[in-house]
Amino acid sequence: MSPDRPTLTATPHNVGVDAAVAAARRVVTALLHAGDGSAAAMAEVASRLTAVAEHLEEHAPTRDERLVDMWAGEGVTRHDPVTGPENAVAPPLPLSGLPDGSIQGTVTLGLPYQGPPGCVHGGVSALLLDHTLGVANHWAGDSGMTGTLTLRYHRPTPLFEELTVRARQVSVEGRKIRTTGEILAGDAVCVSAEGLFVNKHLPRPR
Ligand SMILES: CCCCCCCCCCCCCCCC(=O)SCCNC(=O)CCNC(=O)[C@H](O)C(C)(C)COP(=O)(O)OP(=O)(O)OC[C@H]1O[C@@H](n2cnc3c(N)ncnc32)[C@H](O)[C@@H]1OP(=O)(O)O
Repeated sequence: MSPDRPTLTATPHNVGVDAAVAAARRVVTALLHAGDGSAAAMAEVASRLTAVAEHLEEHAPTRDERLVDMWAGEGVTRHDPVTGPENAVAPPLPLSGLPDGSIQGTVTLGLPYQGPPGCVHGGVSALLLDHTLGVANHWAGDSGMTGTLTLRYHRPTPLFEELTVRARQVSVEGRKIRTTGEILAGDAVCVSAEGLFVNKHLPRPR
C-alpha cells in the first residue's frame, strides 16, 4: 500500500475462501466462453459443480450466523458485490484514495458483465458507480445510503479493456451528501454519475 494511495478495499488472499472465489469467477467466465456449442462434457461439469455446491452448503454456518460474521471486522469490504474478495459476483474492483480526496480503481470486465455486443451492461456500470460513490463518501468521512443515483451513458463502455472508475464527494448539507463519479476507457468518459446520499445507516446484524 502506498502512503499516497491508501487501499480502501479488502486485499484478496491467495488462499482460503478468496482462492476458491477466484476459481469460481474463472468457472463463470469459462462457462460463458464455452457456451452451448462447447465440446466439453457439460453433464460431467454440472455434476462436479453440483458436488462442490453441496459440499459448501453442508459445511456453511446458518444464514443468521453468517450475517453477523459478515458485518464484523472489516465488514462489507470482504463480501460486497463490487470489491469483495469473498464474492464471486464482484469483478473485483480495488479502490484507493488519492491525495486530492477522490478515490479511483481500475478493472477489466469480461463476458459475465456484457450488455450490448462487446460492451458493459448499463446496470453493471450503475453498480460499480453506486458502490464507488459510496466508498468515496466513507473516505471523505460523511456517508449514507443512496437516495438518488443519476447516470449519463455518454458512449458504450468496452469489455476487455482497462476501465478507470473514480469518484469524489462534492458537498455535505445536513444529512444530504452529493457525490459524483465516472467510468473512463482511456481518457474518454463512458458513464458519469451524480448521487444524492442521505446520512442514514442500518444497524449491523448481531
Ligand atoms: C475509510 C474508507 C473505508 C472504505 C470502507 C468502505 C465501506 C463500505 C462502503 C459501502 C458503499 C456502499 C454503496 C452502496 C450504497 C447502497 O447501495 S445503499 C442501498 C440503496 N439505497 C437504499 O436502499 C435507500 C432506501 N431509502 C431509504 O432508506 C430512505 O428513503 C433514505 C434514502 C435513507 C431517506 O430516508 P430518511 O432518512 O427518512 O430521509 P428524510 O428524513 O425523509 O429526508 C432527509 C432529506 O433527504 C432528502 N431525501 C430523502 N430521500 C431522498 C431520495 N431518495 N433522493 C433524494 N433526496 C432524498 C429529503 O428530501 C430530505 O431533504 P431536506 O428536506 O432535509 O432538504
